[in-house]
Amino acid sequence: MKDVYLLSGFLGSGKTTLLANIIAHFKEEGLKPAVIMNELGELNFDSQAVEEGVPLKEMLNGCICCTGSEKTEAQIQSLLAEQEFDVLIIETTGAAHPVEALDAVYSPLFADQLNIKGIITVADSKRWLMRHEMTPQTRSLFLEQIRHAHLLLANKSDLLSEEELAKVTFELQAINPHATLLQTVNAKVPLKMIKAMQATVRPEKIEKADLGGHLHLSSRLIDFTGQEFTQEAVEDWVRTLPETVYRMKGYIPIEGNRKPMLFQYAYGLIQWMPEFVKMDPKLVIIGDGMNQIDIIGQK
Ligand SMILES: Nc1nc2c(ncn2[C@@H]2O[C@H](COP(=O)(O)OP(=O)(O)OP(=O)(O)O)[C@@H](O)[C@H]2O)c(=O)[nH]1
Repeated sequence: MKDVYLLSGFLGSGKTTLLANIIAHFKEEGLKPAVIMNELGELNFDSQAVEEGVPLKEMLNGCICCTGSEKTEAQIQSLLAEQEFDVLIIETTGAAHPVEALDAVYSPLFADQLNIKGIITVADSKRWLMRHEMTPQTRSLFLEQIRHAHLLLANKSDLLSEEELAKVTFELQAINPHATLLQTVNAKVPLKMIKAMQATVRPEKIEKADLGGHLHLSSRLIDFTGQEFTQEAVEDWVRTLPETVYRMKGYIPIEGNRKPMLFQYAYGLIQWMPEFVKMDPKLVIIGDGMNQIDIIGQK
């Protein structure tokens, strides 16, 4: 299993600085990182932050959540096929919505090979204090990036007074009480904290999870091997799910079909497509509190 980290945060908040730090940390540990970078422009200036010898895929002129997850899937697949690496770090553009970015990396195609550790959001503390000057759309994206972080950095803390810093910390933690929050300068984070992240709920973890806790953006991988359903039964099950299930995608074995069908769910809408290749019957579910939902065909 290769660990995957997503870096989120506004333009200029310190994501690239964080990326360079994380790469250095992993290398010190003898681990080989690979990087996927998203840039909105034609040219990626930030790629200079990635040292030579680190496998790098750049997604120019596109953003992980807008160009569609197929592109990201293709990049991850080619990295897996062509490169040796232990950890994958994905830097999203400042304009990426964290849930959509996460969605792009969760693919049933390589769910067995990747362990999604979660989202690190770098928040510019100074800009947080000035958020009232932002447009409502920008401010709402800023909030979403904070809300869905697993590890949250109140960066550029050197630019604030003690009092301002206390205010920022209090406000950020109130928006996302689940994330580990850290005040940082130049996005310096101990590797221990990065490694402690865990966004993917694995079956062995589910049994141990205490009910009521862990209400946080996570994913769950379901294996339907040896099972079969009708489309109606699956849709009935979907209707029982809480609104905190944001996204599902994968391949579900359907009675009368020789190959599992492609199943997509987003914001209340279900889509089925016949699949002509025999895919593994696996489904990825993304949402809050994923260890607490009932799965069709499972007790
Ligand atoms: N004062 C101060 N400056 C910082 C800190 N962290 C990063 N910076 C500076 O802020 C600027 C932006 O940092 P980057 O790491 O490039 O930010 P980014 O989020 O990757 O920016 P984009 O590539 O535009 O998305 C750089 O000039 C950094 O040196 C910090 O903690 N304090």
